[in-house]
Amino acid sequence: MQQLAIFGGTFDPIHWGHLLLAETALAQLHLEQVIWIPSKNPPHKQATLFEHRVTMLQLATKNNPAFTVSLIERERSGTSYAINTLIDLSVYYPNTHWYWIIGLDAFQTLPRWYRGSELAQMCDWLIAPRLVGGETIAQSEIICKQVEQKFREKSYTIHWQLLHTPLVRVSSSIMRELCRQGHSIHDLVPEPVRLYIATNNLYSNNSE
Ligand SMILES: Nc1ncnc2c1ncn2[C@@H]1O[C@H](COP(=O)(O)OP(=O)(O)OP(=O)(O)O)[C@@H](O)[C@H]1O
Ligand SMILES: O=C(O)c1ccc[n+]([C@@H]2O[C@H](COP(=O)([O-])O)[C@@H](O)[C@H]2O)c1
Repeated sequence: MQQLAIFGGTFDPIHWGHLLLAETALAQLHLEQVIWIPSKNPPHKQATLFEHRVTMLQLATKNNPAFTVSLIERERSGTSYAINTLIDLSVYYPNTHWYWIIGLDAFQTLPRWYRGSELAQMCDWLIAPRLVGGETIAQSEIICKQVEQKFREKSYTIHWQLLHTPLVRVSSSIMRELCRQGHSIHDLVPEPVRLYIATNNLYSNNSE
């Protein structure tokens, strides 16, 4: 059985933090591939045009043969729910043990996702520590256990482990804000992504 990870996100834009998570997951779990899933219509966020986000993902991941960008959410209309993505992907990748790469902030919201309890059991969760309220990496584990407990109270068992990454204080919102203020994001995103943002005038005060 092959071992694959899904890495879903808005990626608006992709940054080095995302790439570090995916590289760590590949190495830590000895995965065959990480499948990056840009969310087309995220249930909880406004996002830049899907095609821009996809192109930036493709530019950032093209040098790693273990990375695939899947456009599976482009095929579906309406809100992009994660459970539908995993169900659809399972058709293309049968006989697979699935992992899902996720930051601690997003993992905390999993109990509220559409059919979250069902989805939570369909894959193993690879959680990247992230500051959600000033806590340390050690406290990340406690937060994960609290999420696990919420599922246990509803008689659902979930499997998770922390990714061995340091706390990385970058986010797409920081990138967008830096661009809006006219600051450089050099070193915070891969160079082709920085150039794409500049060429297409994304995230500036004048962009749409
Ligand atoms: N620096 C980081 N450390 C840990 N996890 C991260 C980090 N950046 C993103 N993630 C995780 O990657 C996934 C996709 O994130 P997303 O594309 O929304 O980026 P983001 O930086 O969180 O965006 P935004 O700032 O717009 O909310 C989520 O599970 C998120 O928690
Ligand atoms: O399916 C849901 O209800 C749901 C609700 C919130 C987030 N998600 C998924 O969580 C992943 C990370 O989301 P984000 O906002 O951090 O880009 C992405 O794959 C989303 O599809 C999914």
